Amino acid sequence: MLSEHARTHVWAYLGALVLMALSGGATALSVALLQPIVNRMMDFGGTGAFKQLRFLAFAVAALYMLRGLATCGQLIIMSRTGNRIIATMQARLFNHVLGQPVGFFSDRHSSELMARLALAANGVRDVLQLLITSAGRDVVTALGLLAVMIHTDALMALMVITCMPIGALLLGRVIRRIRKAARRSFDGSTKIMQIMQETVHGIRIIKSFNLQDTMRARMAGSVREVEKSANRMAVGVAMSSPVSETLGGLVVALIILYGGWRVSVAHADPGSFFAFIVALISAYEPVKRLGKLNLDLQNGLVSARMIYDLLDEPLPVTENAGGPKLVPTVGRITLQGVSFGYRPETPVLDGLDLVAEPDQTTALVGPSGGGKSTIISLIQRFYDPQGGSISIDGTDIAGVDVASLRNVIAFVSQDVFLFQGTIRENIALGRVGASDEAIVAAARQAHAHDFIMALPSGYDTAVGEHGSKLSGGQRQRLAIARAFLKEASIILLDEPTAALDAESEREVQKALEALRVGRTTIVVAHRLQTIMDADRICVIENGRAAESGTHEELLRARGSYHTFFSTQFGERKRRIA
Ligand SMILES: Nc1ncnc2c1ncn2[C@@H]1O[C@H](COP(=O)(O)OP(=O)(O)OP(=O)(O)O)[C@@H](O)[C@H]1O
Repeated sequence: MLSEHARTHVWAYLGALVLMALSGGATALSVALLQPIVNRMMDFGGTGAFKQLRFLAFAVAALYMLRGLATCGQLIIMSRTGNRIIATMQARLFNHVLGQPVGFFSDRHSSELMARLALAANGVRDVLQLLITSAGRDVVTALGLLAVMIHTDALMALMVITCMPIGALLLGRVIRRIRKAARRSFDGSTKIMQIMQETVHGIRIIKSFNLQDTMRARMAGSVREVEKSANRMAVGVAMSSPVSETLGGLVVALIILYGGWRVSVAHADPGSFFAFIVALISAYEPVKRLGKLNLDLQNGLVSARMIYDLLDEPLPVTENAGGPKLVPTVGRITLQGVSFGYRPETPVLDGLDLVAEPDQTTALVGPSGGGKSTIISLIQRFYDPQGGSISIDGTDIAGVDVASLRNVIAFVSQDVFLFQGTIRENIALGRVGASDEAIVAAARQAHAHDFIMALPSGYDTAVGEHGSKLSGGQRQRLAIARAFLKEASIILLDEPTAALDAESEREVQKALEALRVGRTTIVVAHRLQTIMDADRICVIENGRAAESGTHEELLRARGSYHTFFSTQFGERKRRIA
């Protein structure tokens, strides 16, 4: 962290350090001036002494002004640099997360990533700020004041110095306690975000299953955990006060006894004693802060560690960015002996062979959990197969630039994802820089134009979070319009299982029929109509393509498809027959 940020902002930090040193030096000097000031006063030297005093008084005023200006400059530099660091860290973390493979996201809750992005970046700033401020302001001030003490009375200064390690030792124990509490507090905050997020997204389920009390109890538990951790941290920080105050008081008392004796009995000059005691009292705050530095650092360090944990996770090297580009000719997809499992001990696909011909629709059917959606993910290289190969027009997709592969594929997922924004913006995501005419044409092809025009603001209607203001069928058609706009030669379609009403389904089917023309389409099919419309059907069972052929061929064969079809659509099939 230091090497990265301190190096980038070296000039800003150096500037801040110089200003801090100036302010620390001004403090020490103004205290040192007390010695001649008090001695001039005690001299009773008439106008000559008063003239000197006047000069000294203005010198003190000038030093205070200098300290004020230096502090102002230093605060501005430190805040700006701190804000820069937060912005850089957030952008860097986001980039890193974006570059992670799809599996990374399955293993994490989104709120955990959000907490890291929102809270943890501050930790990096705080740690650096604390280190620099302590090194600059407090160390310089304390050293300057110590120099004043040594200059005025070396023996008394030695007495003060010997007390410091005792304080540091006593504070050490508190630190461990604070570190643990900071970690718990961070985890608790993440949990609070998670519960809030799930409540917003799952509000219908929560209400319909009367889960309000369950959610309330969950939130209360997490809120309580954060409160407890915050209290533990507060107690830790507070416990440092009696330790340092008592020790500080003892030192001041010792100095008063010894210094008082020196002035009153041994006739030492009172100015030195006065300057010493003010230097000691002024040094108290910076030294106390330095003693607590490790303690204050803990909270920031826990957060900073959260960011670096994530940033240190290596990015996959499988994206082949800058590698050879995929240039499909006809768009034939071939899967040869593909084996894959999300976890090595549970294989999902086991030597699967499959060919999706260009200008045809290949429907994947089979039992739930059989691996149909997994095939769609593998073709887009969301994951890499552990065995076998996937090629498009004879080119193995493992060797090509992933972006070029995804450029030729339009994916319409089972749960259509719409981004915050308008309908126009959502369709436009299909092709960056698409013209308005192209967007409207895509919407027409997707049978979405009419319903869009019937909305109050047409293409400028906001879709709501995740498209919550639109119906399922409308969302589907927007996703299809997006796919049209992409002009990809391969369509991968994960059909939603939830039945749309007959009217919506007809509209979606019409849109899909249009989309499929002249393209290679692989569809995870759940609807009877989609299956019957397909040119080829592939039954995915036990990690393999158990059977493939046309609907009639497969029914005649009376194999797995026949069984699957009879159990899934038996009732309707009889009706159709
Ligand atoms: N991200 C994941 N991590 C671990 N296992 C997963 C993951 N996604 C899917 N699986 C598992 O892989 C298997 C195949 O899942 P897949 O979604 O491909 O099935 P499917 O045939 O599409 O099912 P359905 O018809 O119900 O949509 C399932 O057993 C599932 O539990």
